[in-house]
Amino acid sequence: MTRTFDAIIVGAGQAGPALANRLTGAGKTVAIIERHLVGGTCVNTGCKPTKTLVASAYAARLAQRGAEYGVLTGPIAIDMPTIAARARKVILDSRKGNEDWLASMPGLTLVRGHARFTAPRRLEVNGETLEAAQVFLNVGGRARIPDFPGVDEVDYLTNSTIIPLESVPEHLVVVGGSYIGLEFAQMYRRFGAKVTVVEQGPRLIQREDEDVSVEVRTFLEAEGIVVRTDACCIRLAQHPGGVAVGVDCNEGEPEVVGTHVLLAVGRQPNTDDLGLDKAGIAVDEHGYIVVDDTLATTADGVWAMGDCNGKGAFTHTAWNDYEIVAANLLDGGKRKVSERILGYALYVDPPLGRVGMSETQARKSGRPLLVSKRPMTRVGRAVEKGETHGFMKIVADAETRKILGAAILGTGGDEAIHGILDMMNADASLDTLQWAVPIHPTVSELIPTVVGDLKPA
Ligand SMILES: Cc1cc2nc3c(=O)[nH]c(=O)nc-3n(C[C@H](O)[C@H](O)[C@H](O)COP(=O)(O)OP(=O)(O)OC[C@H]3O[C@@H](n4cnc5c(N)ncnc54)[C@H](O)[C@@H]3O)c2cc1C
Ligand SMILES: NC(=O)c1ccc[n+]([C@@H]2O[C@H](COP(=O)([O-])OP(=O)(O)OC[C@H]3O[C@@H](n4cnc5c(N)ncnc54)[C@H](O)[C@@H]3O)[C@@H](O)[C@H]2O)c1
Repeated sequence: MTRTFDAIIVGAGQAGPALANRLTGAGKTVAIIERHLVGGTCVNTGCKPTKTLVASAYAARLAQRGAEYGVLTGPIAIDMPTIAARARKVILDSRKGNEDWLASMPGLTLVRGHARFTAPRRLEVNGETLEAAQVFLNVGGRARIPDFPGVDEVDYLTNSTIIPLESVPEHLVVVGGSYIGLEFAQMYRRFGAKVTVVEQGPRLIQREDEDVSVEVRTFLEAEGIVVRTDACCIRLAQHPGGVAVGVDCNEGEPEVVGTHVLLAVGRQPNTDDLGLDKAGIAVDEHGYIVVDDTLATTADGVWAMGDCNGKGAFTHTAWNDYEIVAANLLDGGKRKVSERILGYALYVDPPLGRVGMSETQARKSGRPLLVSKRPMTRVGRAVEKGETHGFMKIVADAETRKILGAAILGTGGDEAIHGILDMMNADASLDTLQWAVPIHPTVSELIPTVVGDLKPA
């Protein structure tokens, strides 16, 4: 049997449901196909549960530091089942919200199952054929599991399996020193685990400037996290004490034994079992769906949104992909993904808020630069809160007097960065800030000061 719709969406993650809402609102019949959990990665195994756990870890840290603030508590204990239950509630509430939203859309059919193309714009799900004039792929990604020697012989955790843990590992070894690895490393250290981060590169979060990597490493080590960089030939083996992780670093012990190992070495797009070859849809060498500036794939009438197109790896970039597709197809827009100014945050504590180019990227561009940096020890709000790790840094083009990028690594950095993100989106020059009156005491109030301190560099 074949069912025909105006549009088919594969994946009910971040972009799919929002696009379904717009398409059904325009009177179209739409099938949305989901093989696992509505809400996808962010809701079920990504942003939402991790930031809920990060909040518990922050509470633990504040409690541990209570005496510094003159707040005397009794012995601090971690109630992991309650922590896990908090995250579970956030997941379930959010998933239900998404399911209810889908159920409220007239003309929408939610099909549960794994979709695979059998021909252009024709997909098979559970033995049934669905076809449509327009197909939108929002299939996301999953944890990449490299073929480390021994990986099949040991139990390892990924972002999906670590979230429901109801006990604190004695010693968590985190392989991968970037977003996922560092957020879990710090949170579990705060829950009381011994934590070792093993990173193959010479420094943590290598996409960032070196001063950012160094500062993050400094405050993580200050909390007792052991960081092993330059790890090569990673191998895993069963050990009476848990799992032995061979690191072969240039210095230090050649092996780390942990009770648990988390693999956080990147993501892989869910495009390997989608029958893309049957539909003329090209992928790149990493499996990401090739798209143009409007997110159209190489096949007529097929678009790809979110993590699977390799243009972004965040919830807000997936959402923005939906906005671009909807604006162009339904509102007569001419929006392009290349116009997006990328911002993001890393939720270690204190967080890193980022927008635009790093200083390293700006230097590579060869333009004349202005750079300004201010330590958080000279930001009143940070001093008052007793959270003075980090710095604010702005990089601007000396000729156009426009901001090229910024990093706010410090308390409230994930929020304060939006002042700069908005300036960049407004295409405002440095001088625009001159007469703004920021609120005292905030981290953001120092942005005009940092701009005022910009010097040729
Ligand atoms: C631990 C972790 C923390 C994160 N934290 C943040 C954060 O703080 N901020 C942030 O911006 N981003 C964060 N991210 C990234 C964010 O979760 C993703 O960028 C976002 O979820 C991508 O959305 P998406 O719609 O592209 O894909 P997904 O949310 O992955 O959704 C894809 C959906 O498609 C379904 N699917 C796949 N293949 C098929 C098929 N063949 N048939 C049917 N259905 C299919 C899947 O089951 C899934 O539900 C985090 C990610 C992780 C792993
Ligand atoms: N705060 C956020 O917005 C947030 C949080 C978590 C995840 N995410 C998203 O999830 C994606 C995946 O995050 P991630 O941290 O898994 O991937 P990543 O690609 O950011 O980092 C992977 C890290 O693992 C290291 N690595 C790779 N192979 C290794 C090996 N063999 N041995 C040791 N180290 C190795 C890399 O050098 C790198 O530092 C990110 O791109 C991000 O967009 C976002």
